[in-house]
Amino acid sequence: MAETAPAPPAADEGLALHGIAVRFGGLVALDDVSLRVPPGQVVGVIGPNGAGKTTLFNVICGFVRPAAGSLTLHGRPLHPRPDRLTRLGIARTLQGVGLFAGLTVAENVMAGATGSARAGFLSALLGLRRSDRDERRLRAEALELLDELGIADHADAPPATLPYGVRKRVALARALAARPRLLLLDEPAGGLGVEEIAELGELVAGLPRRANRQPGTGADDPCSVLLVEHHMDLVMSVCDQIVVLDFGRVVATGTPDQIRDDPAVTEAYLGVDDPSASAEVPPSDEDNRPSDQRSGAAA
Ligand SMILES: Nc1ncnc2c1ncn2[C@@H]1O[C@H](COP(=O)(O)OP(=O)(O)OP(=O)(O)O)[C@@H](O)[C@H]1O
Repeated sequence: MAETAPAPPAADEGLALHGIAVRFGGLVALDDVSLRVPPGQVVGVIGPNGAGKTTLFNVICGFVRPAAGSLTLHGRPLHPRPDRLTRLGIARTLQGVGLFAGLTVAENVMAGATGSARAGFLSALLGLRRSDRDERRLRAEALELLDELGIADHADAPPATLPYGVRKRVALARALAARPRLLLLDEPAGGLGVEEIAELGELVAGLPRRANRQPGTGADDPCSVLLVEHHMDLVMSVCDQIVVLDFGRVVATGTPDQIRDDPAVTEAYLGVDDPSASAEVPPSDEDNRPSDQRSGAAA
């Protein structure tokens, strides 16, 4: 019997930004930025240094309030606050790793899931049975996640004793422990070697398809991913859609193939209209990006 194709997501499903503007004093960091992250897709945000990527990420996390524009999540107005993201089904990893130094790897991952624990702070404080049950469940789930990410051997280690690449995976496991419907990744490839970036690419590309069982409903919701990243090869290989920012404005949106061929993207990265003139554009001393990232959009 032929399989029925899954219904396409409704137009308002997922995260959407509508005409977002952010100013820092007289500086316009984001100007009329609109984009969508549909369920089950990986959407990348790229752009040269100072383009507004981190500001965009901070708007979605609620660290920065836009001067104009609005956000919606599944068609409803979204007024994000960093401490309420988990409740909205949103998880994030930040630049760097940001793990709790006093906790083991497994405990760090469990901390990411505490929003789904049924027992509250009081019952945990009083050592009640339900809290023990929650604790055992959270630990089992944390170990499963660590296993999925290939780092189960490190479950009882303090994060500080581990290589940077492993710590980044722990941070990803902690974000996934919240069973997000939307995962925000801020420069996950930063500080990783070529091989680690390739492995990360496989992980990120698989995120929308992994089982993401929601507590209560038991339904497997697809997880969408917003990836803010400098590393062009990673973005090109894992994203369904890419949004290119330059000077706070969206200069291109499309599939990796469309972005690769878009002259506006070449211009944003190289500051020239004609890619053939790129060899004459000297890299700036202040631009510390590796050369593959400066020219990657045109590659
Ligand atoms: N808190 C702030 N106060 C003042 N200006 C800011 C602030 N945060 C960012 N900016 C400015 O806003 C612009 C966009 O910065 P943003 O960090 O979002 O860019 P980016 O694309 O993430 O850059 P990078 O790739 O270098 O991290 C830049 O000109 C930056 O100097």
